[in-house]
Amino acid sequence: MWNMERVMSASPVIPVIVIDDLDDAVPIAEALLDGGLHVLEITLRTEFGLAAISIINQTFPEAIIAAGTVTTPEEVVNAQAAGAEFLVSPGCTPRLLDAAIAANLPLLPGVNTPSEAMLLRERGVKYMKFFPAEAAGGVAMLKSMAGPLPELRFCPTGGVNLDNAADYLGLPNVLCVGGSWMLDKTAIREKDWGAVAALAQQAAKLGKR
Ligand SMILES: O=C(O)C(=O)C[C@H](O)[C@H](O)COP(=O)(O)O
Repeated sequence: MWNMERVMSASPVIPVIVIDDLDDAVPIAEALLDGGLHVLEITLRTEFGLAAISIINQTFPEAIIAAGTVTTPEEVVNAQAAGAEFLVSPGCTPRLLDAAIAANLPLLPGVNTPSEAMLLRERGVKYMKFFPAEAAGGVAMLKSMAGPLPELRFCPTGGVNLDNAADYLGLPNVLCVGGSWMLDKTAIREKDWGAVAALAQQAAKLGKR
């Protein structure tokens, strides 16, 4: 079992994967792993999410797989059954947190205000997704949160890309960032897995400063 600190420290970048064609699941995961990204978030945004988690989990046991866009207790149960090792959510509710605790699965819940972060801290949560990072104030907002809430650690996601990722990774309260920029839509449509691997490699070179 991975705890959240280990998961978030395992890779500077967590690719956020949306599977539109189940046949793409294995080659996309392979390209990301080849590029050096081994923590993979597979969203439940499409009907193929759970099946993709299952097939990637079976094909690449070395990958650390998160289910993303987990918003309901039912999805917690389904993601665990599919083989997800941790969960990522754009926000959080008491029921969702209770379900993750009951399943004994680490959850990275989304927040973007001090009050949301404080409510989760009251429940013992220290690691959070900062979402949607750019729209919610970006680097400046996280810097402001570090003053009153210095013990919290974030994975900013939403609008993060190769140009701004290093700024986030330079913050003391950021352990990693999440993003979809390495999953170039044209490359995926053209099944240009080498291009995805190259983008992943570029992302994997980003590190904590
Ligand atoms: O699906 C979810 O659970 C989300 O919370 C949204 C994703 O994290 C972002 O869509 C990734 O952001 P981009 O890198 O801007 O594409």
